[in-house]
Amino acid sequence: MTALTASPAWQALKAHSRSTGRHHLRELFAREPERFSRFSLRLGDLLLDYSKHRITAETMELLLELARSADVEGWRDRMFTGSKINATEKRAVLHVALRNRSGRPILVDGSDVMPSIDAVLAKMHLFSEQVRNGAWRGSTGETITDVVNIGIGGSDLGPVMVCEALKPYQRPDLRPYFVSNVDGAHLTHTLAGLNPARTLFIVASKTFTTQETMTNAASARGWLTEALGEDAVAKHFVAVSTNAPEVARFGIDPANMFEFWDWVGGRYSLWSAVGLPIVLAVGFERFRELLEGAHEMDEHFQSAPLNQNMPVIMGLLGVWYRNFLGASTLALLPYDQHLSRFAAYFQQGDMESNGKSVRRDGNRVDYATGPVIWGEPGTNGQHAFFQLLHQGTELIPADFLAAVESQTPLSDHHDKLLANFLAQTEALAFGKAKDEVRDELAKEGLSEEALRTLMPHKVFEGNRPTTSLLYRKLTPHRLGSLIALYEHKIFVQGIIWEINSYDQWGVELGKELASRILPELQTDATVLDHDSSTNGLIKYVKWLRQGHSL
Ligand SMILES: O=P(O)(O)OC[C@H]1O[C@](O)(CO)[C@@H](O)[C@@H]1O
Repeated sequence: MTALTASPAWQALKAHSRSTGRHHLRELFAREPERFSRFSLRLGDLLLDYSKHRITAETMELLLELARSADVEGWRDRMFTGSKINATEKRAVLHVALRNRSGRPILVDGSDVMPSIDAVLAKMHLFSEQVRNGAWRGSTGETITDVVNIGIGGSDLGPVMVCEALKPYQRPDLRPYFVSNVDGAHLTHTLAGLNPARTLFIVASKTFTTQETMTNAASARGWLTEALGEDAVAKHFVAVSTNAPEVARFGIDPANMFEFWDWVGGRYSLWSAVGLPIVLAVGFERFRELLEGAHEMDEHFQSAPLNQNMPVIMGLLGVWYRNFLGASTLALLPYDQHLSRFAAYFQQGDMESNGKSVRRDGNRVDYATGPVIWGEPGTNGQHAFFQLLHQGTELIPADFLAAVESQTPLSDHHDKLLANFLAQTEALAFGKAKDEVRDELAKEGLSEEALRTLMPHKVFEGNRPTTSLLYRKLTPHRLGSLIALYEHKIFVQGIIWEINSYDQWGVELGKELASRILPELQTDATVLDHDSSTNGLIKYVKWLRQGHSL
């Protein structure tokens, strides 16, 4: 046993899970009519309702004890003050500095990082104004109408998700596009309708060495220079990176580089210059509001007592299901078409952060860590995978998110959307008991035999836990606070699991092997130095390429 699983807090939760964890939500609500007020929190117009979880006051007390014994508050303070909590990479973890609106300095290695953050923000502001008001011209003197961000993972998913979320704030005459996949189809289809003279490329890569991004960037450069010549690059390419020498080697003027720093993790970087496509799409003021919303959540996370702290509560609920009730996934279900990429974004945010099996001390965990994150917007999910949520054999906790006011009102669409949101969380929690089903079927006049056969299929066990996040409107401010909420939830869980949420060594092996296999694919020589499956697959690729037919 590790010290964590042997700890009194862990053991107490284990014992508790055998009793309370098995109680039905119907029973819990019947026993405690005031559950909603007891188990909900507010921050401005953001409401977090966690009453539809398999918890009691005692469960929460035990979970809070686990957080205290893991020293979540101490680690949180170390993160906010620039300690190198990413020990395997010897780096501070300071995405919170990027949205620090408090005026307080934040020190890394004794120097305040705020002046450089403010300088890059000022540069982004100026540049975005120039592009948006037409002062920045392409090489032929035309204004920019299309911005193509080339990046992948953290250098793509955040801006994609936020640009989609803030679509109502975008201007129709400056359109953002995103190319991430090294599959040539992505770049080809994106560029198909674009005019090189009016297109601006942002090459976003923390390292500026990522194969997919550099390949797409080189092809995009070829597309541009073929149409406009080499000199056009200066007016049509900018870079976002921590790696100035590589940016210069690619041929982008360092004056057109927007810097960020190694203490910004890729999947936490949308607040940095990686957010440039967002700034271009919605304007700097909206981006500032996004930062302010995140800062509001940062302040809440730092100052609210643990039992009223949204990220702490959400993190603990995740630990409860993952480690004590056996859930292995978490569904993120925004009832908001604008949040259609929210689950995809936090797939990286959560799974790259907490998909670890080695503890900070180098020993293996003897407990489960990060869950599989997945999801789609409602109501679409209802007509796809909700059957399994309602009646499948897996326990799948789910987060429901919705705005009370639509950004794009259309007759009674939004009421219908909200009605579905409310209905689903109610149905998942309380289900439909045998007696109810029997009464309904009896009213239909079914024979006793037919009734017996059909009844089990129509019963909804319920007891499926959900969190509801409701807010007035999906403004940039509210979006910022929601993203920060999930970031800090991931942090809390990483601390409890004693893992480093800020490295990602697990992605390296595949990259190494891909660069070894690439030249093997590009020669005719027979490849024999892999396992028989990989050798066989490589051979088959070559065989089909040589024009053999089946
Ligand atoms: O911004 P970069 O350096 O191109 O990296 C892109 C992504 O690749 C990863 O390193 C994973 O392969 C992510 O952590 C990162 O967000």
